[in-house]
Amino acid sequence: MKKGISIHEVTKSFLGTNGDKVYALDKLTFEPPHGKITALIGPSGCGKSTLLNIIGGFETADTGEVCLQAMNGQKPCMVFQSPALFDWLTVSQNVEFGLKRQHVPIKERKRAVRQMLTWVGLEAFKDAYPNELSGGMKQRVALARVLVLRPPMLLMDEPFAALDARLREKMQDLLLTVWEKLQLTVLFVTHDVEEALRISEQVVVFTERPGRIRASIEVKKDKLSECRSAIYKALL
Ligand SMILES: Nc1ncnc2c1ncn2[C@@H]1O[C@H](COP(=O)(O)OP(=O)(O)OP(=O)(O)O)[C@@H](O)[C@H]1O
Repeated sequence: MKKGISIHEVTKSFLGTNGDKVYALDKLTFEPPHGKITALIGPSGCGKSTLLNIIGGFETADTGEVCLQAMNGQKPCMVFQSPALFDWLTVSQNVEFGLKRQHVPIKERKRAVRQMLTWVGLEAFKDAYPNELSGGMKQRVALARVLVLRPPMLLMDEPFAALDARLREKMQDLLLTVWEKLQLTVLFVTHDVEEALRISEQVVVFTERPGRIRASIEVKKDKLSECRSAIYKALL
C-alpha cells in the first residue's frame, strides 16, 4: 500500500464578518514527500494553518479529500506556536499524559518518557512544573509530548516563531536530530525562509488567499542560494 499523505482539491471557506464567504483554500492539491520535512511558506492569511487544521482533523474541508495512507489508524500530531502545556502537571507527567490515555502499561510508559526527555535534553527538569521553565524548554516539552506517541506525521504551525534567533536554531537542530531517529513526515509552517531552508527538503510556496500552491522547491544543500532565490521569486 502507498504510504504518506495526499491532499486533493481541498477547498475551505469561512463566513466573513459581512456574511460573505471567505475562501482560505481553493482546490489545493499536493502530496508531501513521505518521511521528509516539508516547509509551507506563504503570505499571511493564505490558509497554511487552515490546511494543517484540516489534516489534523480540527477543521473539515468544504470539498476535496485528505488521504492519510498506511498510518495504522494513528492520527497526525500537531505542535503549535504556543506550547499549551498542562500547568498542574510536571514535565514528565505532561509527556506521559497521552500514553496514559492510550492505556500503555506503566513500565513501558516510564521508559518511553525517560527516553524522550533525554532526546530533548530535559532529564534534569523532569519534576519541574511548566511555570518554572523558559519558553524554549516549554516548547521542548511540547515536542516530547507528541513525539512520545510515535505519530506517523507531525504538523508544526510556526512552532519556534516565538523564540529568539539562537534558541530557534537550537530547536531546529533538535527537530532534525529527532527526525533522523524517527524519519517521520513533517509539515512545518513558517514565515522564515532561512528556517525553511535549514530544516526542510522541500519548500512549498503558497499564493495569496485563497491558498493554492505557487511553487514546490526541492532544497539542495549544495545549491542553497539558488533555492533561496527560487523561494523569494515565488513569494513576490
Ligand atoms: N475560524 C475562522 N473563522 C473565520 N475565518 C477564518 C477562520 N480561520 C481562518 N480564517 C480565515 O481564513 C484565512 C486563512 O487563515 P489561516 O490562519 O489558515 O492563514 P495562515 O496562512 O496560516 O496565516 P498566518 O501566516 O498569518 O498565520 C484568513 O483570512 C483567516 O482570517
